[in-house]
Amino acid sequence: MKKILIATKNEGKAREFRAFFEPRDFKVVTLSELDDIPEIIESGKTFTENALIKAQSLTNALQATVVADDSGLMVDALLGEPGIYSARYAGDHDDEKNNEKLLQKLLTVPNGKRTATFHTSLVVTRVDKAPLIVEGEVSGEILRKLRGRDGFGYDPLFYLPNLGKTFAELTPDEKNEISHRGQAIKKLDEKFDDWWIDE
Ligand SMILES: O=P(O)(O)OP(=O)(O)OP(=O)(O)OC[C@H]1O[C@@H](n2cnc3c(O)ncnc32)[C@H](O)[C@@H]1O
Ligand SMILES: [Mg+2]
Repeated sequence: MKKILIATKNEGKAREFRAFFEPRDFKVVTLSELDDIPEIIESGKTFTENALIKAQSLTNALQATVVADDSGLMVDALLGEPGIYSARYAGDHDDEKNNEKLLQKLLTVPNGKRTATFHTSLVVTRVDKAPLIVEGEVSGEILRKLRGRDGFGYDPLFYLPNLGKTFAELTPDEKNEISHRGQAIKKLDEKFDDWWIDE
């Protein structure tokens, strides 16, 4: 059977990728199920470089097909911060502290200038191929206080003017329909089958 390793321990992400690969007859494993994972240093300067580093180094070490993604939030008034540093913006991987820091940084930024973009770079690697790379983005605004209980990370601050809701006020399906990761997975859907069979 075909097999793919999802380069994450994040269960939410793993679920989305399972829903993509299992109907294509892949056995899906995640990093949580492996014992000896090589240490990966995400030393890239862009989301795509980091996703490539994650996927390709696991493919090289394990001779496996791997999918990795790297995502984050870019805030215009902060010149793209926190960007590739989104997970550890406030020092350690703590969503509450990250959101608090973002609110502080934007305290004096007026409504209308609080625009932001979520980005995902998604990379699939296989031993005998050049990587498949797709990206997805969604635009919104950063609120002045948290709203909603679903999602994770910056979701309670990320407001979609068209919907009148934050990402944390959407169901997982509603969020996937429009999110940066959802967009990237749609592009993967357009390209993956050809990439897989192409010699
Ligand atoms: O590298 P892995 O193990 O997959 O996990 P990660 O936490 O680094 O995951 P990402 O690179 O995808 O995302 C980095 C940070 O960006 C934020 N983020 C990414 N996608 C998000 C989303 O859909 N909603 C809210 N915040 C998100 C969140 O703070 C993440 O910790
Ligand atoms: Mg990351």
